[in-house]
Amino acid sequence: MTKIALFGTSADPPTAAHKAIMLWLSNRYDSVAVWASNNPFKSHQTSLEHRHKMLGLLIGEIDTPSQNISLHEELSSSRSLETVEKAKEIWGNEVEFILVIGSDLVSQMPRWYRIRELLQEVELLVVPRLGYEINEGDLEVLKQLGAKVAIADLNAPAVSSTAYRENGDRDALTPPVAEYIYQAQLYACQKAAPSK
Ligand SMILES: Nc1ncnc2c1ncn2[C@@H]1O[C@H](COP(=O)(O)OP(=O)(O)OP(=O)(O)O)[C@@H](O)[C@H]1O
Ligand SMILES: O=C(O)c1ccc[n+]([C@@H]2O[C@H](COP(=O)([O-])O)[C@@H](O)[C@H]2O)c1
Repeated sequence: MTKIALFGTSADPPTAAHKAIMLWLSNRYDSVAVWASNNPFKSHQTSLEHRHKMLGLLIGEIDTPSQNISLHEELSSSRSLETVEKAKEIWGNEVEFILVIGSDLVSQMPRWYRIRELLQEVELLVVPRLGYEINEGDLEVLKQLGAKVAIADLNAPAVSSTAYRENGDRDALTPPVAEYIYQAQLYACQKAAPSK
């Protein structure tokens, strides 16, 4: 059966870690669908329109033979269950959806919108994240809610959007995204020209 990886991100801004995750997924799944969305547990600094543009640039940097990563703005929702309903409208029911999350979200996920229904619709793939060890107890809670969980064997760079927003961590960004931020004058505290 066709396997479609679903990877949603706040993308505020999208980072080198998101790029590494997308590349890894593209080598393992038939298609990788990516979108930017709001997260009901966070506030965001930049419009969804800018975040989608930056995500598009990041995807454009990834050179995969299969060219199977695509931006799907229409999947954007703060509720992943609604995203999956939209994905079913696009790809139908005869595909497998793999919902991709970093390990920082494992303990929070039981509080997501209609989580039992969501976990019926997807398989979960957890990407390990430095500083967020995957806790067996947290995984067990998800399994009790119906999750089918796999862990990705991927070491994504230990960067975060927060580290860029709050401390200007340039390692978090790729050059095209840094250039976009500079040109659009986003993230007011980070207005220095990007390093080439
Ligand atoms: N360095 C990373 N390693 C593993 N997973 C990551 C990493 N960065 C982001 N992710 C995962 O990618 C998805 C989107 O991440 P998100 O856009 O929230 O990035 P973030 O850096 O955590 O942002 P913020 O710092 O604003 O919370 C989430 O599932 C998150 O857990
Ligand atoms: O469905 C929910 O209740 C829910 C709660 C929090 C986060 N999500 C989704 O999880 C994805 C990753 O969120 P984030 O903020 O870590 O990038 C993104 O697509 C969010 O919309 C979904």
